[in-house]
Parts: sequence; C-alpha cells; structure tokens
Amino acid sequence: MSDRTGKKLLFLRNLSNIINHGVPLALQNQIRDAARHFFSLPTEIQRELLQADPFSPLSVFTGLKNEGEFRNWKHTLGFKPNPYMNTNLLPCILREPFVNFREKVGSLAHGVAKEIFAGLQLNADLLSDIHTRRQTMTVNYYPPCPERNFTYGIRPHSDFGSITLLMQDEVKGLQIRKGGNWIDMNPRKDAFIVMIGDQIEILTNGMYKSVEHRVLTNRSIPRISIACFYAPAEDDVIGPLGKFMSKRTPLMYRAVKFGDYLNHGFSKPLNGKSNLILSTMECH
Ligand SMILES: O=C(O)CCC(=O)C(=O)O
Ligand SMILES: [Fe+2]
Repeated sequence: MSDRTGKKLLFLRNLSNIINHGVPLALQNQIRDAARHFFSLPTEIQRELLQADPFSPLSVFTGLKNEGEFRNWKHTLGFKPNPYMNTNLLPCILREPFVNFREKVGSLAHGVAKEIFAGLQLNADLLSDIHTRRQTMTVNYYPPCPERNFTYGIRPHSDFGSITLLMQDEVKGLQIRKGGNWIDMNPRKDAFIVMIGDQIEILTNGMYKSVEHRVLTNRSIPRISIACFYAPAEDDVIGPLGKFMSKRTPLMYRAVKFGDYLNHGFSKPLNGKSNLILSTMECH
C-alpha cells in the first residue's frame, strides 16, 4: 500500500488516499459500471430486481423526495450487514462484481486496520478483527441537481463505525473539513480514501479524530461513490483504552454498545460530528 506520491503509508493521519491497494482497477470499473447501469433502470425495475424479499441483502432508498429540511440529493443502494447477506439473492448484474469486490475490499480493510493499530502499538491482530466485524456497503448515486436550494448530496457527518474505504468516480463533490475550512478531495478513480470513523476516535480517547465530510451537488453531471464501512459487531462495547488516558489527556468518552451508537445515529438527520455527543463524558 502506498499513498498518492508512492510512499509507503504510515497510518498516523485520520485520512489517506491510497493506491496500490490490491483491488484491480478493472474490478473498480466493473463495480462503477454495474452501479451506473442499476441506477439507469426505471425505479419499478430496480424494485423488481431487489425482490422486496425480507432476506434480500439489499435495500434501495432515495433522499430526493423526502419532505423536510434535511434532504440529501442522492439515491442509495445499501448492502445489509454481512450476517444477513444472502448473495444468491442479488440481481445477476450485481452479483459477481459485488461479491468479488466485497471480498477484496474486506481484506484491504483488514490490512489497513492492522496497520493503524500496529502504528499505535496496540494488539493489531485482535483489534483489526474486532473493528472489521460488521461490514456494510452503500452505493451512492448523486443525480445532477437542478435546484439551487439543494446544496448537499450528503450532509456534513462523520461515519459511525471504525474505518471507511471510499471509492469515487471522476466527478468532484466530496469535501473534508479541516478546522473551519472545507477542502475539496480530488477524485481519483483508482484510489481508495481511508477515513477514520467515530469508533476509533472513541477508542483512542480523541487522539485520532473521525473525519467530518460532506458531498456537494452539481447541476450537470451525475456522480457515483461506493462506501465500504467497517465497524465492531452491534453487541461490542467500545470505550477509550487506558493507554490513551493521562493527566494531560483525561477521559473524554464513555463506553457505548455499538448497536446503540448506530441506532442513535440513524434516528436523526446527519449533523456534523454530533453523534459523538452520545459518548462524550459530562464535564463537571
Ligand atoms: O459520496 C461520497 O463521496 C461520500 C459518501 C459518504 O460520506 C457516505 O456514504 O457516508
Ligand atoms: Fe460518510
């Protein structure tokens, strides 16, 4: 693994853009094409393909038509967490590329997690297993947006899990927050962006910060991204490790069951890093 300048990566940042990651470009392109094809189909056909079966590994939802203040201008095809995934029920246009992709990106995520934890001199084998137990994937399709009021494809947020591997196409839109500024992430089709999520911020007592990000709309070109989320199992309880606490760095977060953290996050509109408040210790 190396960064975009070709240097070997040391995961000491909360954000990296990686190439030479072992996922073939042909497979990346195949996934983008399958996703584009899926979203070009009429909605009824999309629904039919997804079979509306309770055991279907997929769900599809759109933010375009929801009423209210907090709309995201995007369609999403979501893959349920791995234990519920019956890949035989996937529509055939998606089955082979996605099963392949999920496997390849899964081992990449495991390798990345290992490097992160080894860099922190923690038990890398154990922690990388724990923090990649729950795997989900969403394919985001952002249609061109004719309305000026819709500024966001996806509102500012941090991801709730441990690490996210994000693949984009060649269309701009993703921005990362650095202090008070929003920085454009240049789209690079062969790369994966690695983003630290909230669970690593909690585990490291705030030493690593989860990445706040958002996607802007544009008026002319559709955009596709595929986000692969890795997280602890829903029954796992995540809290700061003793090693990250000292007089200078007092306890910042309380331990929370990941399932509760997730439900809390999904119960309200995305709003920056506000979900972390659930875990924040009260200061007296
Ligand atoms: O589309 C993107 O680049 C980002 C998507 C994202 O942030 C998410 O799905 O959580
Ligand atoms: Fe995200």
